[in-house]
Amino acid sequence: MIEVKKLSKIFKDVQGKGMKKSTKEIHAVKEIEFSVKDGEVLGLLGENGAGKTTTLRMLATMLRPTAGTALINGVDIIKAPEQVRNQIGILFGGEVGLYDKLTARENIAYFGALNNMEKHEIDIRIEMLAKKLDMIDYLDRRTGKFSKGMKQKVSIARCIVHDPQVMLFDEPTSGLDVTAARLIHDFIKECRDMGKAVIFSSHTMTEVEKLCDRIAIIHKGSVIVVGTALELKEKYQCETIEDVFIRLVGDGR
Ligand SMILES: Nc1ncnc2c1ncn2[C@@H]1O[C@H](COP(=O)(O)OP(=O)(O)OP(=O)(O)O)[C@@H](O)[C@H]1O
Repeated sequence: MIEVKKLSKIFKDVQGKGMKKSTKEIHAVKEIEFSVKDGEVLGLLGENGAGKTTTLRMLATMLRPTAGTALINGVDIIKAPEQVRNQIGILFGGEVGLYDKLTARENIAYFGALNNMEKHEIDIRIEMLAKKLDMIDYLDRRTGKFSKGMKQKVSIARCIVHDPQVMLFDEPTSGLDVTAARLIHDFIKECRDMGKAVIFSSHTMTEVEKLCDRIAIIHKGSVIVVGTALELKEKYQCETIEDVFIRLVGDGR
C-alpha cells in the first residue's frame, strides 16, 4: 500500500554567471496526494516535466521531499528510508544503467547485496528469475554487448531480486520495440496479480488506459484528477483518456 500525503519538492536552480547569478525555485511537485492499494496499478499520466520522475524518486527514497511525506506499507519514507528501500523496486526506462563489465548474474547479485540479502538467498532467487525471464543462456555473460531487450530483462530481475511489495515503473517502455514493451506490460500485470501495489508513469495514453486500474493526471507538479478510466471519461464527457487529458491540461501549455 502506498499513501502519498501532501508530498512536495522544490528544486533550487542556479541561473546565470558571476554578478548576474540568481537562484530560481522550481516547484516540481506540489502537495500531491493519492493512494495505491495492494494489487492495484495506478497510472501517473503527465506530459514532459510534469513531475512524474520527481514523485517516483521521492517515493523510492532517492530524493528527499521538501515537505509532506508518504507511507509505504505504513512505513514513513522520511522517518525510515532504509526500511522503505527494502520494500520498493523501481524500474526506469531508457538506458538501464547496468555495469557493462559484470555478468548478468553479478549485476543482479550486486543489487541483492545492496538490499541486505544473504548470498544463498540471492543465488536461489537469481536461478528462479533467470528461468522465469528466460535468460539462463546469458546469465554468465558480461552485459556490455547485450541487446536492449536482454538488458531490460536483467534490469527487471535486478529490481525484483529482493521481492519488493511495491513496484514503481518510470516510463519503463520508452525506446523499446513492441516485443520488449510487451514483456514489461506482462510484468506489470503479473505484479498486480501477485498483490503488489504498482505505480506506472507514462505519457502514452493508450498504454496507461490498457494497464492501469486507476489514473492520476499530473500537471505542472499537481495531481489534478484521480479515477478509473471510465470515471474520468464520464466525468469530462470524453470518448478517450487522451481527450480527457487534452481537455484538462491542453490549454495550459
Ligand atoms: N535535479 C533537478 N534540479 C532542478 N530541477 C529539476 C531537477 N529534477 C527535475 N527538475 C525539474 O522538475 C520538473 C519536473 O521534472 P520531472 O523529471 O519530475 O518530470 P517528468 O514528469 O518525469 O518529465 P518527463 O516525462 O520529461 O520525464 C521539471 O521542471 C524539471 O526541469
